[in-house]
Amino acid sequence: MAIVCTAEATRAAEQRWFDAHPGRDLMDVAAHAVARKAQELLLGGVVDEVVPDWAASQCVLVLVGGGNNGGDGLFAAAALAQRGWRVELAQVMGQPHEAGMAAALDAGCIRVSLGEVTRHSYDLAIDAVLGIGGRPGIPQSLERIDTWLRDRRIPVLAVDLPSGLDANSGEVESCVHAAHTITFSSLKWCHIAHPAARYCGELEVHDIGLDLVDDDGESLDGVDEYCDLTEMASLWPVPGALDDKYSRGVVGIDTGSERFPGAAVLGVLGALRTGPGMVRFSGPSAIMAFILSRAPSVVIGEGRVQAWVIGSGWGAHDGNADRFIQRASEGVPMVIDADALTLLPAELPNGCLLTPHAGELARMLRVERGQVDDDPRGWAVRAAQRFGATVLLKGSIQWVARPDGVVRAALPGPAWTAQAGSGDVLAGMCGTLMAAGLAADDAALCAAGMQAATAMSMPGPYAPDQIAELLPGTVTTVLSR
Ligand SMILES: NC(=O)C1=CN([C@@H]2O[C@H](COP(=O)(O)OP(=O)(O)OC[C@H]3O[C@@H](n4cnc5c(N)ncnc54)[C@H](O)[C@@H]3O)[C@@H](O)[C@H]2O)[C@@H](O)CC1
Repeated sequence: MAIVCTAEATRAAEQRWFDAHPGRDLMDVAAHAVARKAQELLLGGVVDEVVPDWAASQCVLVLVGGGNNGGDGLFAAAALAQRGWRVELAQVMGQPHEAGMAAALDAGCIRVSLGEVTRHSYDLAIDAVLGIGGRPGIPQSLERIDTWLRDRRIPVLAVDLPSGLDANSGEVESCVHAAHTITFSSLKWCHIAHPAARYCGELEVHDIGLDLVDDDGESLDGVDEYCDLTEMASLWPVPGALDDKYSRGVVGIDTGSERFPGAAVLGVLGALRTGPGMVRFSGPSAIMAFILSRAPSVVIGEGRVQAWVIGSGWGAHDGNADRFIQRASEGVPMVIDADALTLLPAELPNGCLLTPHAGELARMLRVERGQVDDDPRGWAVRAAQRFGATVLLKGSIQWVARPDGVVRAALPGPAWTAQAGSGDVLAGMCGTLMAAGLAADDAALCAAGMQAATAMSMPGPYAPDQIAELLPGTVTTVLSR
């Protein structure tokens, strides 16, 4: 279980800590973690209490901002100078944290102007300009230094997050390019959501002792769980020595129409590349030959399945409601996508998964699309409770909400997957995982996360069927981590 937090939740947790520990401070703990990480990077991975003499020949640049992030940087600078490193401080914006600057100067750090920075040479730069209090974007002066550091391949260690990122989203205006980021207590959205995540480099979370729960043990608002690669690997169904195609799971696909045969192909490809025992296609007979030409291992026609995928590419047809009811009557879990989402019968089989995007969810709930866009997590939870099924709300952050109120996020991916057909592939993937026995929420988290991880590994204009072709490679990589 991985945790991701908003800036507001972090501040609330910090306030709770201060209330419980009057007169004590957290900056010292954070700064020492930064200094220790810097030392590890400077000494090539070794963290030893005895710093070698040659460390004195290394120079660290600390870029300082006017808030507490700058304070972290200044106290870290002091700790590094005390241990023998030459440390230069460049104030990028605001007034320096007073006690932090005094400690750094006392320890022998040297102040340099922004103009001087590019005339010197450094082994490591620490970005302590903006943290969770930063508004998106950095001034041109910092952009210039960032470019200079990259040109000279001087690694940057960001404190909490690379300056310029918005802690709560994946959005990027301009920001520092970090090779490493050390953050405190838990990851923030910018560390995992794209494109911001690409600027964070290697991530380390340092526990500074904050509690992310309230007095009743409930998570603070803005603290969420997301399914990371480790959890995906532990959930992903791997066939055992005695498995056969039926025990691995047969996924039934009843999608597509003469008008939209491609949706059926994409669902079939998503299902096949996720590792089912068998994919059975029971959609319109007019498109069966087309399906077979793209996926010869698919079994055509009716028969037993452990999960159905329905709705993608159905289009508007009078027979859709009957088609839905026929599949629902079989009593196996269903992935209900696209055109089937507005035809939900009063009762669904246990363990179903609804896979709307924001527009579809708004139509299902008869609310404005903007309301869903403003609070996707909240509306996913409401929809799951209202329809009595798990909801995977597609979008930049993909929320998976269960009818019992539990909600988690899937590993986010780049926006390259925001294209027609991605949802069809995703529905097929979910179907295979549910046919293999995963609960609807775990299936949704694994499928959405694996599709995201695949797009992340090859960011570019890959069509949904190409992403589907790349899935097995991603699964192999994730499982062998
Ligand atoms: N909240 C916590 O739990 C802890 C926070 N700590 C540190 O404190 C940081 C947060 O400190 P602050 O709240 O002081 O926030 P920051 O240090 O991130 O920045 C706030 C200051 O920068 C200015 N500013 C923000 N965006 C700007 C922009 N784009 N251009 C110019 N000026 C801008 C603000 O007006 C404000 O003066 C964390 O990121 C972390 O490094 C740690 O010391 C330990 C614990």
